[in-house]
Amino acid sequence: MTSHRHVWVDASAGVAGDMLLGALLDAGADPRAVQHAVDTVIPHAVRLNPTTVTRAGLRAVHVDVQPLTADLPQRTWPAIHDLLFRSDLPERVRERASAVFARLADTEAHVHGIPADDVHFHEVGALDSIADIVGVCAALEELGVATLSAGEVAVGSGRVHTAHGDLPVPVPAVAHLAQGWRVRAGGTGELATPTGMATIRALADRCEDLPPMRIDTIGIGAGRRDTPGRANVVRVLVGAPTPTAPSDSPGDPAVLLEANIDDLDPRLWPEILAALLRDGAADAWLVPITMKKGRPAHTLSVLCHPDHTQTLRERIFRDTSTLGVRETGLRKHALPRSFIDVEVADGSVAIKVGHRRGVIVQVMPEFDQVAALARRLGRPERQVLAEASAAAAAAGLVIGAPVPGHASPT
Ligand SMILES: O=C([S-])c1cc(C(=O)S)c[n+]([C@@H]2O[C@H](COP(=O)(O)O)[C@@H](O)[C@H]2O)c1
Ligand code: NI
Repeated sequence: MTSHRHVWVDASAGVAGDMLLGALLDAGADPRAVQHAVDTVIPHAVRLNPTTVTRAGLRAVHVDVQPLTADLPQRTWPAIHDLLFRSDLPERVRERASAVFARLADTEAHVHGIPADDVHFHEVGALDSIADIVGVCAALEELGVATLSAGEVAVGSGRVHTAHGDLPVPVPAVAHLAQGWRVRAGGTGELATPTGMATIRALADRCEDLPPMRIDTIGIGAGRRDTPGRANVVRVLVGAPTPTAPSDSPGDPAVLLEANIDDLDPRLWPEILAALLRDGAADAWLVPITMKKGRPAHTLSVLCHPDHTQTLRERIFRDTSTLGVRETGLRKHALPRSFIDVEVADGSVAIKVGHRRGVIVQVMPEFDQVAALARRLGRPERQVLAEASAAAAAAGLVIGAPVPGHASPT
């Protein structure tokens, strides 16, 4: 299936992992495919049971996550990362699920004052949270969703009982995740959970009211509670973005962290770069330099969203030998992009299509998928890459062509 759709999430009555999963199944994601993706990460551990329910008189889908095992281990963030990366999930599902967990780990680390690698997921790391997060990411893939945005989030008010004891609402994790997003109380009780809020913050590009779009399908997901007079549901509107008139966007805020380092064992660099990316860096790289006193050294550069600055700064101080980190505030202009699958020699490869004002300006096969397919077929990567590029061109994915699936701005 082509994958160029946009989802707008209406969290104006709150958001939780199971609500989002219910909404995406209601919007048409195949429950068997979603169950299969979850089984890929935690085999024979849970069964997803979607049922139709009513909430304050509105029909919605609730997903009950039924444990099939009594083994409910607490897992650290690196352990969950390993589970995800050892599994056979499609690349984008793995990346998205990992981004949500990274966001949760970053938040828990901040709230509890510990390093992200030491975060133990208990309430938010039990099997049902892995099922919710992997399930949501698999359902997005099933629906061919390339981009997400979400509106103002109702977080709730009052107090709630948790594994940390009695907490104010929004709970600390949700309050931390909500920085930079539009929120309001919207009612009593815990309306937004850490998993729901982290999913929005990790996967949605921006906070916006309903954008101009052609709506293909709508899904409504329910939590457990049924509050009279206020439907405890999240809605997803799935469709195609409508190009708007060109504007001079100011770009998105970003931070560049840098350090010049001349005394680190070079064998440590690959894992440091990988850990920085796991912790939420948009990119992390090394440039060879010659420092004062003629010493060969490296500049470590880490580009990130401002929300991740603190975690990444901590990581740099902890894992490298630097005595200082420079920080520069930037603005980043990223082209909107879609992923469109093309058939190539006994497999398929996602083509990343960068576009501007509804017109394709960049077409590139996802190289990890090319490499995986080449390995599976025992063929040279350059042949599979050439075939993927040819298949993309044959599918009309060429520079200057309109982006498939974009509604015209009439
Ligand atoms: O598991 C942890 S560490 C946890 C942290 C916090 C903080 O705000 S800190 C809150 N909670 C509560 O757990 C339940 C389940 O949350 P999900 O995101 O898994 O649905 C919820 O009441 C949270 O407020 C857990
Ligand atoms: Ni916590």
